Amino acid sequence: MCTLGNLKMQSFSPFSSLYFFLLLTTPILSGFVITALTQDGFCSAPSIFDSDADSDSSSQPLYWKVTNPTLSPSHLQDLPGFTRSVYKQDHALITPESHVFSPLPDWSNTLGAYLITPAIGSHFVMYLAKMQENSKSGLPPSDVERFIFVVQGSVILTNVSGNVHKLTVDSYAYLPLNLDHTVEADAAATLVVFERRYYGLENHVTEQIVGSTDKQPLLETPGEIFELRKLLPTSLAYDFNIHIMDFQPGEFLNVKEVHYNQHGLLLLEGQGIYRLGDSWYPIQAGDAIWMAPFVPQWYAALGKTRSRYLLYKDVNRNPL
Ligand SMILES: NC(=O)N[C@H](N)C(=O)O
Ligand SMILES: [Mn+2]
Repeated sequence: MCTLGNLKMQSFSPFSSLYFFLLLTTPILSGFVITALTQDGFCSAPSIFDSDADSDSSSQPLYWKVTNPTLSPSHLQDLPGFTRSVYKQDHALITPESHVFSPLPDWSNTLGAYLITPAIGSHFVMYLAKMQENSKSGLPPSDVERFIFVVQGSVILTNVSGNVHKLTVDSYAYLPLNLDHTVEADAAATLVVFERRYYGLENHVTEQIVGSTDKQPLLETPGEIFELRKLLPTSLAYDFNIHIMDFQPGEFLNVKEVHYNQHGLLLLEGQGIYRLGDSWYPIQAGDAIWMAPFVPQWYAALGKTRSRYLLYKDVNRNPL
């Protein structure tokens, strides 16, 4: 039996005239009916009017929407063939319903989804690593540097000198090329990983870095209103940086950027509109974006909560 206010409807057949009257006469009322029916627990159609979606966010762990996106396939009733993902010559949007996980080469008990690879035109890879119970990382190929950022769970990082660090959500590590290390998890954990062949400069060397976003200072952003943190040193030794950019709802990039640098982006929190070239995309936490050099790019944060994204950017090298 489904309950609608004081109205109790026994054997609520979809062919009953009351049902048709309510459902077809006013779209608003029909939304209300569907909500009431699904909340009663008897009718099983998933509600697309889920007002709880954001209201209980405060009780959830940090970045939980990356692994539990609002518009998951179940919210879209798993529409056959539906995806927001887009693949174009100078950008790509890769949304969670198109992630394809398979065992990561050299890692144990870990599934990976490569979201950006050189096949798309990038000089770096960006992937999600879903570590399971008793899992362990493999090493990147020789001369490749690695950056890991924890979006769910926790991992233990150990390097060749025996230094051990526990990395929890919002923590990260940079591992210089050819540095022997392991990342281990004894329970489920999700990492976003960036790797690229290091572009060395004479007399400059990088070092292992371990940190957490909330310990990084806010940096000046002249002409912009978003909040910016950089997770790596800005010194010449580092050939890329990872930016954490925060926008309150309604805030947007002032510069309609076009630049030589490449980007790999993961939206950690919030919702908004990303402009890439001549296309405008609604995006939400969990979405990943590839931006080729010179693709026009712009973001406006919408929704009710802060937008935060993590952004790979190659820096400090002459593009020639
Ligand atoms: N798309 C971006 O957010 N780009 C950055 N503002 C950047 O290039 O630093
Ligand atoms: Mn940019």
